[in-house]
Amino acid sequence: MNKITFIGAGNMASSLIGGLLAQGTPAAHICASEPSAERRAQIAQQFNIQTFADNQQACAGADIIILAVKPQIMRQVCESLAQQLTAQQLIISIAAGITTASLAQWLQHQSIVRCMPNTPALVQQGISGLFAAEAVSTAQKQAAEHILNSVGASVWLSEEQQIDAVTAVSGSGPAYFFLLVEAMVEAGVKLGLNEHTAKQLAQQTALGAARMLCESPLSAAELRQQVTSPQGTTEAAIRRFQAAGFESIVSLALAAAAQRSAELAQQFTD
Ligand SMILES: NC(=O)C1=CN([C@@H]2O[C@H](COP(=O)(O)OP(=O)(O)OC[C@H]3O[C@@H](n4cnc5c(N)ncnc54)[C@H](OP(=O)(O)O)[C@@H]3O)[C@@H](O)[C@H]2O)C=CC1
Ligand SMILES: O=C(O)[C@@H]1CCC=N1
Repeated sequence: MNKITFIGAGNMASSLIGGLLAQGTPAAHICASEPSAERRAQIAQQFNIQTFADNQQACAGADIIILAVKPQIMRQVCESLAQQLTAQQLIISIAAGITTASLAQWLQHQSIVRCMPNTPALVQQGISGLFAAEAVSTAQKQAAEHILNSVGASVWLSEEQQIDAVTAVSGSGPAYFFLLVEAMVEAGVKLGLNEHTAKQLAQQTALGAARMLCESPLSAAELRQQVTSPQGTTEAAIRRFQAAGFESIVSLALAAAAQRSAELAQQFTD
């Protein structure tokens, strides 16, 4: 079984580690490197995995190294690892906007999979877009896919640029749903519910709607129609959403996310 090292043990790495452990990967096969002593203690306690303050030490003996630091410090982290990587090690980067070409240059290494996961990995409901650099072997692709599939599902992309769209839809996507729930709770309170009740109603509605979307043969539009009685309450709400430009707001928001992903690539490319 592959030994997996996480470089950076923040929000997204924690979601992946939690998901991998829950799916049966032994804790002894996972370790993480993280500069903050407090965060290391928290991760060690939460997941019972070995932690390191030193990235190079953490990578020794790893089959797969998952780069889970912020895009802004990726270059520095990669350059400090470049000397010690061995040809067989697979690098998986989850950073938004950092291209495989930049990673290859900084790491002086060719076996790189770029991936865009999302935080529902923590509850095995993640979805990831994956793109493999040319040098990645079939076995390495399978290993990357196995890791991401163990915390949800994954799709391979034929063009690296498509990662910008994946980031806009699913990488950032959980935040859009959380924002909607926040707004629904707030609106429910304004309409006279207490916060606890409004939360319970909004959360369970999100869960129910998500399960119907995934389990029903009907499309999202058809499921929406089923809720929308002619001249009823849903129609009144949806008319308001659409009069305020709902579809156009969503489209503009996702375009902003995709553009930011592309900008990050520009910003961090020589
Ligand atoms: N959050 C998300 O939903 C998603 C995030 N991503 C990508 O994942 C990456 C991480 O994001 P996220 O988890 O949200 O960010 P976090 O800030 O939560 O995690 C990054 C972690 O890296 C640590 N770190 C800082 N410097 C180093 C270093 N030199 N060596 C090792 N670790 C270091 C940070 O420690 P400290 O805080 O002490 O600086 C922090 O714990 C980003 O590149 C992001 O684009 C991808 C998909 C989804
Ligand atoms: O907001 C971000 O930049 C990261 C990438 C996708 C989700 N979180």
